[in-house]
Amino acid sequence: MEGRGPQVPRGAASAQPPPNMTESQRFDAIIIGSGQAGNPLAYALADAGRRVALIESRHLGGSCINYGCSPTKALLAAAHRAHAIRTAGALGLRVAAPEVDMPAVIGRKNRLVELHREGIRKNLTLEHPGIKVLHGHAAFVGPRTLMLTPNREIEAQKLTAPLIFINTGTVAAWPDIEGIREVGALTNETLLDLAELPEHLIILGGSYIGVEFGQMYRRFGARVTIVDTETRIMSREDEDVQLELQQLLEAEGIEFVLGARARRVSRGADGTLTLTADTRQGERRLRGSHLLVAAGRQPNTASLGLDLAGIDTDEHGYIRADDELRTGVPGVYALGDVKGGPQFTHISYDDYRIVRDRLLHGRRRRTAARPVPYVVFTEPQLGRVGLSEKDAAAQGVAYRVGKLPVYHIGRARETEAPAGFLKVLVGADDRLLGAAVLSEQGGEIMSMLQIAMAGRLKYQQLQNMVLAHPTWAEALNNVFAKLRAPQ
Ligand SMILES: Cc1cc2nc3c(=O)[nH]c(=O)nc-3n(C[C@H](O)[C@H](O)[C@H](O)COP(=O)(O)OP(=O)(O)OC[C@H]3O[C@@H](n4cnc5c(N)ncnc54)[C@H](O)[C@@H]3O)c2cc1C
Ligand SMILES: NC(=O)c1ccc[n+]([C@@H]2O[C@H](COP(=O)([O-])OP(=O)(O)OC[C@H]3O[C@@H](n4cnc5c(N)ncnc54)[C@H](O)[C@@H]3O)[C@@H](O)[C@H]2O)c1
Repeated sequence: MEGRGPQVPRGAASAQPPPNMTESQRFDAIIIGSGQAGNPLAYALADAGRRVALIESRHLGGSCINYGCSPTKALLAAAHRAHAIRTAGALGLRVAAPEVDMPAVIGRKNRLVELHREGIRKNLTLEHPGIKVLHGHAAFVGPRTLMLTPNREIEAQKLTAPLIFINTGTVAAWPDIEGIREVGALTNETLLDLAELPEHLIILGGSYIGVEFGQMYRRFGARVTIVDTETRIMSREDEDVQLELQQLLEAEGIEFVLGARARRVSRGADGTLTLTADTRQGERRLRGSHLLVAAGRQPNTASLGLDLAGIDTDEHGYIRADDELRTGVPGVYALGDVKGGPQFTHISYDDYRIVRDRLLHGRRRRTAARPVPYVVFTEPQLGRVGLSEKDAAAQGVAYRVGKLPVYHIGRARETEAPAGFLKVLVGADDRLLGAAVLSEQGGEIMSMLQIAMAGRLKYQQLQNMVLAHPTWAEALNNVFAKLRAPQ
């Protein structure tokens, strides 16, 4: 694989520009998509003296900033605070029930998104004169040539570069359900701008997006029903994690209709939506006011002209790239969600690091060797890293498992946050294989375990480490006392 992509020196352009192209349309590198890999890569290449074009068809910052991580976590913060106020009685406080002002909640979220977008705009344009930001849709017309159709009424133009980086991300996938396109169903993008509180939100899909939005809207005061074709939510997780999270959400009043195949959606004259689904108990008709489609993603590759460049995709349209992110076409790389695999901001960002190190620092690293931590930002959070029990069994890895209910942690009792459990998997060499932390601060606790894994600590070192009292971290002393063979 060595040398599949050119490592182009500063200012050099190996591809011959097509006839009739001016010098200004040639760049050292072109990045398609202002996502979590595209922006930092543009900064790094420009800092190294390269002439870079960054093409974005919508908002700078991509999904995470505009329709994903940041806006959802901003709204979740409001929802979780509303819940904390509602449940403050448990700590001996008498407070009035919170009134959720949806336009104000959405307005705060919008201001945060604007702030992020503006920061990226300034960084790309003012602070990096070597980057030319072009607003429009890019599509390949040859292996290293793109046609840019600008958003404004100016002529399309051809751009060429010896290095092209595809960071075009994904959008919500629409399941094949009769009527779904006609009833005004919402996606993560449109729900984020809804300035009214749904009376009853039906959510198709009980995974990351479904559970985060589900708990958010329940805590804002909507009735919420989550429908999934699988018989358990969060299908990648171990069964104990799935069931505990489902029970916690049910305790807040969220209804689940699982193992359900939705067939049809319609909207009545009074505006009520009806979702008809086949379940094990027979046909169910769910009536609601709003429908959110959170049933997976599809890559933004259909209109990229990949066939004209000879770039391969899999059967779902994701770009095939090797574990150094090279497509089959020399000089063309695919980064972030568009290449398939785990879809997280930190993974896309690490894709940037892999490409940067290879092209600018001559250092090679592969996607296969990296950890894939993630956090589901429900309350309690689910922090995950390394192997689950399911993974260990599938890979034939021997392990012991330790499980500690959160209510055993002093901090949890003091702060009235006793829900969930910590689960750790330990290998034959006494080192951590993975962890699932369903707990208040679950993401932070998981990250401590991830650092211990990276440092190759043995579990006894964590079990006997002096940790400050009373912190959530003290759970790391106690969970390993529970180690046993898996059942
Ligand atoms: C609701 C939601 C919540 C999420 N929450 C989290 C979270 O908490 N933590 C986490 O780690 N991940 C989260 N994710 C996932 C995360 O947003 C993505 O993994 C991350 O944004 C990586 O995206 P990317 O770099 O692949 O590209 P993106 O950020 O998707 O950017 C791609 C860009 O390319 C542009 N583009 C596409 N086609 C073209 C074209 N032909 N020409 C020009 N431009 C084009 C698009 O307009 C877009 O701006 C969430 C996702 C969603 C939907
Ligand atoms: N906190 C986070 O890190 C975070 C938050 C949100 C999203 N994300 C990322 O976004 C990506 C997309 O998330 P997602 O939850 O949309 O997708 P997903 O692929 O994780 O889950 C889709 C769910 O929809 C269900 N489904 C599919 N078709 C259905 C149908 N017709 N009817 C009912 N259910 C159906 C599936 O069984 C599955 O449970 C994830 O891969 C994740 O990495 C991350």
